[in-house]
Amino acid sequence: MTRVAVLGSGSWGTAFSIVLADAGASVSLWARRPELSSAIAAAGENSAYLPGVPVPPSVVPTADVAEALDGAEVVVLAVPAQTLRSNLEQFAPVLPSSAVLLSLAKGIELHSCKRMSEVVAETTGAPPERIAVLTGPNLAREIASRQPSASVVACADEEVAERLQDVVRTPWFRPYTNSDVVGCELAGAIKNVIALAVGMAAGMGLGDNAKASLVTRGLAETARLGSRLGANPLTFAGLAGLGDLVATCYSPLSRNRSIGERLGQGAALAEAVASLSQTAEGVKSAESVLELASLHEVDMPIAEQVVRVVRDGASPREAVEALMTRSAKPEL
Ligand SMILES: NC(=O)c1ccc[n+]([C@@H]2O[C@H](COP(=O)([O-])OP(=O)(O)OC[C@H]3O[C@@H](n4cnc5c(N)ncnc54)[C@H](O)[C@@H]3O)[C@@H](O)[C@H]2O)c1
Ligand SMILES: O=P(O)(O)OC[C@H](O)CO
Repeated sequence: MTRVAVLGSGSWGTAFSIVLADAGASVSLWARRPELSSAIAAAGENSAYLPGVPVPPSVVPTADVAEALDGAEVVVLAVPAQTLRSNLEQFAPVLPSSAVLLSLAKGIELHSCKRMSEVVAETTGAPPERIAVLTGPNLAREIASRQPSASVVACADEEVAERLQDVVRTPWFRPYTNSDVVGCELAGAIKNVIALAVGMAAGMGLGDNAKASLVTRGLAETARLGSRLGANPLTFAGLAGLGDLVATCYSPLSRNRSIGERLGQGAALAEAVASLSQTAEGVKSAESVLELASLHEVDMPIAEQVVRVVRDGASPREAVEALMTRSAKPEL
């Protein structure tokens, strides 16, 4: 039985601990706040993030990170992208030296513009064969309800990816392997930015043509940056790319899409973010994505307009106008 520590007891950390338990792993689930781990232990559910979803008794909640990590062969990182670095710096003294570190976060670090696997490598010194990423169309609430879903486990070392595939596979959660860590991480982070744009379009009452145009051109700009950074272009047509983009842009369960929708209806950013009280990575990653694109001289007009709205206070209507009046271009 594989011993797995899940660090982060939000929606995805909790839902993923259910996947792991169903797959037969022994799971400890760490929460930063002791009151949250006590509440999960007492109620047998995480009512703050996934009310009504039983957490199996084989998942052991704890607020003691050393206890969570004791003997862990796989460490799942389910904290927000912008706190991962400080979390890992805090965990470092008790991280098992041979454990595989599996990142679930879909974001790009602000200012450094680093992907999560780069943050993991920098803070822990782990080599690429000990760092992996799980991504794909995986809305936590659906996964926690054991609705069928496919996913991707990416690692530079294919044998490690295959081992993780076995550790997380259930009859309702189907992971594929991929060795393109760069492409998988970029796809996961950028789809949140595009979902903000699609949400804005929905909130403004724009039609399906507008939304489909944003999804398609959003994928084009994601692939353009990915190719420049050495990703496999085919990754963007797969689960990490198109799959997650569609799930996030069209699901009312997506936090990024929901925030975009509120912005499109005229809410201020602070109001839209406060109404959610959960992580919506695209709000901060939009800026990092745009900075990364600009460092590599890649044109990302949708990300640029999302930044104009969430950082600079432009209205969604001004953003649409700016996109529609750009100079004419070939599609490919
Ligand atoms: N929820 C989903 O459907 C889903 C699916 C796939 C990937 N993800 C990704 O997983 C990551 C985690 O998201 P989530 O959905 O679980 O978010 P969430 O908002 O539901 O939970 C985040 C958790 O992190 C904790 N947290 C906040 N600040 C922290 C800090 N400084 N140190 C440690 N913990 C802190 C919160 O208390 C909470 O328990 C994100 O990158 C997200 O994009 C989410
Ligand atoms: O709720 P969101 O917008 O963070 O999206 C959740 C997942 O990433 C969907 O795969």
